Amino acid sequence: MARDGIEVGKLEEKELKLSEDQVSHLALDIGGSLIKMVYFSSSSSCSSDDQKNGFLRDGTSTSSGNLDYRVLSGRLHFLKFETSKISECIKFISSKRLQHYGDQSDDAPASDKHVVKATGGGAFKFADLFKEKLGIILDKVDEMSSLVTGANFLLKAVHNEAFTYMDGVKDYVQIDHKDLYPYLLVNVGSGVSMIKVDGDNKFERVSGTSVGGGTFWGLGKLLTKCKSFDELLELSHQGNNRVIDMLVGDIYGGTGYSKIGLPSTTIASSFGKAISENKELEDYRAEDVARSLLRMISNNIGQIAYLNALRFGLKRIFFGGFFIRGHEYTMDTISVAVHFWSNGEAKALFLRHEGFLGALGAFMSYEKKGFTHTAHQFTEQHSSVAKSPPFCTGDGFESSTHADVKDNGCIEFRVQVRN
Ligand SMILES: Nc1ncnc2c1ncn2[C@@H]1O[C@H](COP(=O)(O)OP(=O)(O)OP(=O)(O)O)[C@@H](O)[C@H]1O
Ligand SMILES: CC(C)(CO)[C@@H](O)C(=O)NCCC(=O)O
Repeated sequence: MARDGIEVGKLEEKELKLSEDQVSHLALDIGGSLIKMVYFSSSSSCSSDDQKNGFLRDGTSTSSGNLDYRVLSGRLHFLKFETSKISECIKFISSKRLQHYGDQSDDAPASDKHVVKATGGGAFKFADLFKEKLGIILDKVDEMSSLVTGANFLLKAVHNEAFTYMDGVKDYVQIDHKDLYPYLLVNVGSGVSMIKVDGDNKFERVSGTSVGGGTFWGLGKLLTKCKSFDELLELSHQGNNRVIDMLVGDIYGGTGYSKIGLPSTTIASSFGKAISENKELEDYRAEDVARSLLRMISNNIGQIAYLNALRFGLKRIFFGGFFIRGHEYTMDTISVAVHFWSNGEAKALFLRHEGFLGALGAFMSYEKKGFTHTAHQFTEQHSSVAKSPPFCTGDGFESSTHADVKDNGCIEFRVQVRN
């Protein structure tokens, strides 16, 4: 399945046509590499049926007989576009009339309907462009805060959101809401941010590294001539990193350095073999280069993440950002790095909606009558989440084995909205 952002846009089209008039609350995360878009479409807005069905059973107001809440059944839609092709994103928004879907609360002033929550550096960089082309005013939401809000929402509200991946085995992890904090959130976008999360809106960005997804894609493009990120990722599947990486065994004459715990197969120096071999770049297979590069960057991120977890005594490290792409080798390399350096004490966890944390966080920041409250209700009462929480194979979620996987990139749920 194509993973390109525009393809996802196309996949979503059908969905959008069906519910065009009920779309609301568009939010954007405009990053260095990708633009992420989230919007809500309500398939129905009801109270009595759902009340009968027990969906409001936990609502304090409703249980006292005073119907302060109504239930919105709907979907969160996820799309992404390459930032370098921002005009395609603008075209998409325009063709679907999404620019009218800022704050859709009944009591929001008309002017707010064109105010769209946006996070990421592009919310600053492209503010004028969005105003000029779409008449949208981007209401900037802090990037780190959005990442944390998005991650907390997913971890509390969405069943089977987090999983471990090691040695080809994927295990979903049930998160105990009362035992979620503290954790380290590592967002691997173009660059990498490492955030210690202590609660809702309680966080500190404790570290970061410029060696991230942009490095993999940028260097990979130069070294392999690949035309797309997916091509580079695909290529790495077929490669063998040992052709280019210098292993401990290469240095120690075939044996390991057991005294300090280094087997002969451990990479001593990424790309190190290129020093001694009298070869040009063209003499190496592009797939081997792609493999070494992916391994080098993933391993480095895993190691730095662990060191930061160690600094603060954190046992759980959640990795998000679109560099991950649910890609097995990437996740495996990160997991092995965390496992190795922590002697098995710390765990790398991945998120099914990995790249959408910031966009979800921006979405949650619609305040009037809205989704902050809704998200709260939703998380507090996630027993009322639609029975088949859902996901999302459309883009990056292919590795899911969930029985209710959908192919349109949506989360289905019911939310309570304050009247
Ligand atoms: N289709 C794609 N095109 C480009 N990069 C992709 C694609 N899919 C995944 N990636 C990877 O995802 C990274 C971007 O991830 P993400 O969208 O989370 O970050 P960002 O918001 O663009 O960056 P930052 O937060 O640093 O501004 C890219 O640098 C690349 O490694
Ligand atoms: C600059 C941001 C926050 C933009 O998303 C990101 O790309 C990042 O965290 N880069 C790493 C910067 C550093 O801490 O070295």
